[in-house]
Amino acid sequence: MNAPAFHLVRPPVAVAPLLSVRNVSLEYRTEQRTVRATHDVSFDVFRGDRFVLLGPSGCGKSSLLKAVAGFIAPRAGSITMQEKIITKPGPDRVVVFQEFDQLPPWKTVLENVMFPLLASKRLDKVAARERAHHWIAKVGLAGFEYAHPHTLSGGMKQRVAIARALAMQPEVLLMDEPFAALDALTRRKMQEELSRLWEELRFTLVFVTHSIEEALVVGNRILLLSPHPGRVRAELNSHQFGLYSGGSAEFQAASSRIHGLLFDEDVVPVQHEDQPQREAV
Ligand SMILES: Nc1ncnc2c1ncn2[C@@H]1O[C@H](COP(=O)(O)OP(=O)(O)OP(=O)(O)O)[C@@H](O)[C@H]1O
Repeated sequence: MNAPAFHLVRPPVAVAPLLSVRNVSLEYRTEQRTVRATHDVSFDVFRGDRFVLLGPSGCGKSSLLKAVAGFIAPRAGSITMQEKIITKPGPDRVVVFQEFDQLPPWKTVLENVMFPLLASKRLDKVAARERAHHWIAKVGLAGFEYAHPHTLSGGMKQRVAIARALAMQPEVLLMDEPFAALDALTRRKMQEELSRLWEELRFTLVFVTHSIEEALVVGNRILLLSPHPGRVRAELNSHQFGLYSGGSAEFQAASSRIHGLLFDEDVVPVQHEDQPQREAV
């Protein structure tokens, strides 16, 4: 089989990134030891990107997402949104987690979606209710507004979490392995739903996964991270792949190339410059 096409692609020079991660090292400190989660990681996310952080378990993907969300501070480097340094969580960055228990169980679907709108004082009760109904319908849950989370399937709970996040109209939607706990069919369905929503709304997405296939299906750009502590292995353009590329020879070739880049010890980590070069897989 021929090697996959290899093109160098540069972002348009005039476009400023929405989110900029520069030389970020993340650490967890306890009394006994210090764990370095990522080392010197840099990347830019542009408006409308579906940017995927891909790497093996423990390489610091979730930690990077938490740092972008403002839950943890970098030990070194900086993270900026629209050129402002991120120092704490904010309504411009909303996270959807993998865990189904991210929804307070005592609240109905409607109350769950309304809650951050009210807590952040974005909307009054009437407007929040109206917006929540809109987003619940958008994710295909019309009719379940008054259901409680424990009566919903895993996929339905993730839809509620997505509706709750998108209702906030964040600048960036952050998703941490949101479909990893779902069965294969539901996972696929949710990838389709997410792609459908993105086609319609063109929001900016930062998506964490350790699945190469999911990265290719969901993302238009993929950052590959090395095993613990995570460093940038490569940055790839993957906009040519979508939901229905799965069985194609190009998809399989891209998938094995990424596998090689992730696990081949000989790969030299990418040196980031002000205007890094990116490859298409
Ligand atoms: N709260 C914490 N305290 C101490 N160490 C932590 C903490 N959270 C994560 N780590 C460590 O930081 C490293 C990166 O963890 P992180 O969860 O970010 O990786 P990941 O790539 O998201 O992994 P996975 O795919 O398994 O979720 C790991 O070595 C992990 O043990």
